Amino acid sequence: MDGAQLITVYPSKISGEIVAPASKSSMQRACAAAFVKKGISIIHNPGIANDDKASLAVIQTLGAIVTELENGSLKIDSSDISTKELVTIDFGESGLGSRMFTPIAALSASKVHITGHGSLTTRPMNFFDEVLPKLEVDIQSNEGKLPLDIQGPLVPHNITVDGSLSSQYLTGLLLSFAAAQANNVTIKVENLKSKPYIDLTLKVMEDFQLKLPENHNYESFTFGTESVISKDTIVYQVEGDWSGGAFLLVAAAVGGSSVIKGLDVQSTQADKAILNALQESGVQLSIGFDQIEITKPTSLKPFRFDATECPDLFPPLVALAANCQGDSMIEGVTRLAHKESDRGLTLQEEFGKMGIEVELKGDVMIVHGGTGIQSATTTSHNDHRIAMAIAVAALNANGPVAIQDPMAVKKSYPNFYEHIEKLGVKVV
Ligand SMILES: O=C(O)C1=C[C@@H](OP(=O)(O)O)[C@@H](O)[C@H](O)C1
Ligand SMILES: C=C(OP(=O)(O)O)C(=O)O
Repeated sequence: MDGAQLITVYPSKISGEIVAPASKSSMQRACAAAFVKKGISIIHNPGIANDDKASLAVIQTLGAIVTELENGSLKIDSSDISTKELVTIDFGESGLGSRMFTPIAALSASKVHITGHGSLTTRPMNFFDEVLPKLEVDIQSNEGKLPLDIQGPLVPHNITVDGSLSSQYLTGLLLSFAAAQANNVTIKVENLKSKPYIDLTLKVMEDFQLKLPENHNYESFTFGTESVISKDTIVYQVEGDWSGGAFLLVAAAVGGSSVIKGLDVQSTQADKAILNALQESGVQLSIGFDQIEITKPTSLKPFRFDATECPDLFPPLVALAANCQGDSMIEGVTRLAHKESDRGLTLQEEFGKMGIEVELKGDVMIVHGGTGIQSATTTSHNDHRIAMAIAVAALNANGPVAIQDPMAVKKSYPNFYEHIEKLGVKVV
C-alpha cells in the first residue's frame, strides 16, 4: 500500500478495537520543547508521521542529538542552538513545523534558510515578514511564502500580532520567547483562532519546565521577571491523536461499533470536541479511562457544530453528516482556506462526486445528508484529511470508492488504512 497511487475502499462493517496514533501536534511540540529546554528529554510514544519526522530532522540539523532507545522511545539531547553558518531546515509539508520553528531557529545568530514542499509552499508565511523585524530578526521571504531566509538572534519585545489566520505562529513565538527568557514582555494577540492549540502549547511548555507566560483570556500572554532554568531530565508521553482518532470514531458511528483506545478525554487537544457532534447525532458512547466504546445508532440525526476553534474536524464531520438523516450545519468554513487544500472546496467537490451535496454559505457549510452515498472515483488533493474523510464515507456507499493520491495520509496518520482494515474495512 505504501506507494499506491490509487486505493479502493469497499462498503464495510466496523468492529473490533484499535489504538489511536500518536498526535503530531503533541509530538512536534515535544520536539520543539525538548530542543529549547536544553539537556535530556525522553519522549515516549513518539509519532512516526511525515510531519513528526520533519520536526525531528529539523532539531537535529539545529544541533540536537536524537537517539532511539530499545523500547522505541526517543532520547533528545539538546545543548545550544547551533551556530553553523547558513543552515537549511526543511519542513516538508508541515504548517505547524514551519510556523513553530521559524522563531525558534531565529534564536540563532547565524543565517537560516527555511524551505518546505508540496502544499506548504503555497501556504501564507507573511506573518513573519511583519513580525520578525520587530524582534530584531532580518527576514526575506518569497512574497510572503516559503522559502524564508532569516537571521537573528531574536530578541523578545512587547508586540501585538494577528491570530486570525492561524494559532501556529503564536505557538512559535511563545516557545521562542520562553527559550530567550523573555523578561517582563507581553505578546498581545488580536482575534486568536484555534485557541485550544495554544492550551496544548502551554501544557507542553509546562511539562518541559519552560518559562510560562500568564494567559490573559487568549488576548495577551505575559512573561514575568523570574528566570526559569530547569536542569531536570524531562519524561514526556506523546498524546494519542484526537484529530486522526476522530476518523476512527466516525467510522464506528456510521459503520458498526468499536473500541478506540489511547485517547485522553482530559487532553487539551481541540479535536476531542468530536465527541459533542457524535453525541448530538445520537451516537452511543461509553467513555472509560483509556478507551471509548462507540456504537452506531439505528438512525443518525443531523447536527449543528461550530468548528472555528477545531478546523481539522471538518473532514470527519462531513463524513458523519453525509450519513445523518437531514441537513447538518458546520460553522468555521473560513478557517479552511489555507490548509493542505482549500478544504471547504475540496470537501464540496469530492463529496459531490459521491452524491452528497455540500453547500458553502459564507462561514457555514451545510451538508445534505441521508441522500445515499454513491460509488465514485475521488481524489485526496494530496490532503491527508480529505483522503481519510472519503475512506470513512465509503463505508456506507452503494459500491466501491476509489481514492487517488491516497498516501497523503502519511502526513499525520501513516497507518490509517492498516488500522481501518483491522476494523474490518476492505481496502484494496
Ligand atoms: O498547532 C497545531 O498543532 C495545529 C493547529 C491548527 O492550525 P491553525 O492554528 O492554523 O488553525 C490545526 O489546523 C493544525 O492541523 C495543527
Ligand atoms: C492543517 C494541518 O496541519 P499543518 O497546518 O500543521 O500542516 C492538518 O493536520 O490538518
